[in-house]
Amino acid sequence: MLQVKALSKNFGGVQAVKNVSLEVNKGEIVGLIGPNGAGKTTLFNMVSLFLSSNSGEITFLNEKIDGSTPEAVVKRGLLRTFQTPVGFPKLSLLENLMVVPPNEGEGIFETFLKRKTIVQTEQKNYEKVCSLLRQFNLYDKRNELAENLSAAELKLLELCRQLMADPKIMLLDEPASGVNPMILDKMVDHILRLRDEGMTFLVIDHNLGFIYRICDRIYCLANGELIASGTPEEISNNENVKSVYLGVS
Ligand SMILES: Nc1ncnc2c1ncn2[C@@H]1O[C@H](COP(=O)(O)OP(=O)(O)OP(=O)(O)O)[C@@H](O)[C@H]1O
Repeated sequence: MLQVKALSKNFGGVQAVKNVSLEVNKGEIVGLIGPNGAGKTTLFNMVSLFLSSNSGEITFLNEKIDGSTPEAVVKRGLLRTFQTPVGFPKLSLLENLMVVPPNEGEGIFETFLKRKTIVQTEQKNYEKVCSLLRQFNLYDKRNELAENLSAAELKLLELCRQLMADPKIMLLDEPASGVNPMILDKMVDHILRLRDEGMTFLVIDHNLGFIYRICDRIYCLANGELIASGTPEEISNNENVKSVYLGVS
């Protein structure tokens, strides 16, 4: 579904990502781990086209996407979350999810002509919002302002926001950070449930226990380079990973 071939990025003298290749197949949960400064976020930023690469190729659903725009890849179904969830703190959870993408906005004239369709679409969106809030146990807080949510609940709201756009692949940037162990169990359940329903994931996280629980395969970066890839068992026993990531040799 997603192929990254020989991707590189420099920031001045810093080579943040060096010749990295990886792939994510449909229905997989793939982890991306590595110590601070390894290049994980830079790689995510390039794959989601928030950042251009210096060289390499990104293919999504059999089409080259490097050189495209973040909006275009979102439309094709590649969605990402951020380490710090974005959204609208002064809006309720319902409002946060009901926000219509700007490129679907209607002019006054069209609105008048198409009002029946618009009302139907709004109703469909509302039902989808409620269903997502229920799935993620946030329905009781639907009228709360987003700013009153805990860090973990904000992560769940962020997942709901991405799901509103019907993604085909979700890139999750540190979904477990700031999440207490009880909610982490729920996060694991949600991700595994979504995968069972057909979703594909590429996930960055520093919490290796979490990564090992959810991932089918894992890539490990260090100093911008890919140093290992394999199943959770292979990665947890890999000497290179132990020495660079865990500081154990
Ligand atoms: N905009 C930037 N300008 C200059 N250097 C940058 C920029 N973004 C990242 N870097 C550098 O690129 C390298 C990789 O950073 P990156 O944030 O991708 O690592 P990371 O693996 O995501 O780290 P962390 O786990 O701490 O989030 C680091 O040396 C970082 O300082």
